[in-house]
Amino acid sequence: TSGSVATSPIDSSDDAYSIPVSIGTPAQVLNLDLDTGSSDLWVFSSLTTASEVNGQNIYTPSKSSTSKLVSGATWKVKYGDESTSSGVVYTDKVTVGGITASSQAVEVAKTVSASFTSNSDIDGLIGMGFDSLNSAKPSAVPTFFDNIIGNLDSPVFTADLKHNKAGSYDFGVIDSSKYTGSLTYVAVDTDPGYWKFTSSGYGIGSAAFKSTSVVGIADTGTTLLYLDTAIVKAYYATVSGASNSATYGGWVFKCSATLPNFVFGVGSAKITIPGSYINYSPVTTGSSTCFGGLQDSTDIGINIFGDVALKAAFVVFDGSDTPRLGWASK
Ligand SMILES: O=C(CNCc1ccccc1)Nc1scc(-c2ccccc2)c1C(=O)NCc1ccccc1
Repeated sequence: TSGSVATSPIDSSDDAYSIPVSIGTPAQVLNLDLDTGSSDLWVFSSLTTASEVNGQNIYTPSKSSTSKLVSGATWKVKYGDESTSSGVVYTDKVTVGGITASSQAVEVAKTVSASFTSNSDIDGLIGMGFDSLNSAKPSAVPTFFDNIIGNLDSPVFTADLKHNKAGSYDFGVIDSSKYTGSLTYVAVDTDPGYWKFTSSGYGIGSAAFKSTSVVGIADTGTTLLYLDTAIVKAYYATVSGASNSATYGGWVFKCSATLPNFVFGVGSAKITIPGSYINYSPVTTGSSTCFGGLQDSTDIGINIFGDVALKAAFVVFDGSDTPRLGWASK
């Protein structure tokens, strides 16, 4: 089998991208954040503390004839922004892009932190990282990708994210009409469970490309691009008036600034991120100070090729016995 699901940015800053996911019988459709940087499928639910639900769609297991409680199983996730959620585990039928996992572990939230409550556009996450990152106890549960991979024509899913418009995630097929030129594949290190790869270097604007190994993760769930201090400083040195603001917790500049393109290497291929993608958004609504889409990864401890980078490319997440990432321009 193969399938495709449209994915749309949740707001004009492309803060996150959601997909419709059908859960249960009859289908309950929730808008989930497909997240290659984590491995829990968790949802707002009828079990979520009422005061922590604010406009999200919820999954009600008791209304599904195919739901089953996984006795004794619990889960708890915590992300880098200190956001958290936790709860219990059911299995149920889950369909994405026409592909069904008949007994998918659905992690039902009993509690979520404030940043999830305040984001009414996201009803939960569907993790597409490796199972080692899954938080369920006493034992990890497989991701949706892991459950369907054996039925896919090809053991892959692809990401075609776009700026301010709908893109798509495809499963089991590589649609060559979605990219230009050819795909360049790089090896993935699955420890500790991210889609971790080594970029071959970077270029800033029209300056010479710098060949250097940059280890990072391909993370659809992280909004921005986070790289080493030296690269980030070199980039903003070309933006007059840019500064690394303690107030705003990162690099900021005048919203009227013209930002150079940023190129990153994948093998011998080069992916160009338009400078406009790095003019991420005003620090507060209406401000003339803008927050950069390229930020420093020092405090994170890992480089993250988030949506700012991914939306400049067509990316193949190849889950074969030798996992790898394919990159192409588009
Ligand atoms: O956690 C992820 C992927 N999930 C992102 C996500 C989605 C919805 C809601 C919350 C988070 N990616 C990774 S790998 C490593 C980190 C990290 C980031 C900062 C400090 C320590 C670890 C993150 C992560 O938390 N990404 C989201 C994020 C939030 C704030 C700042 C940067 C990145």
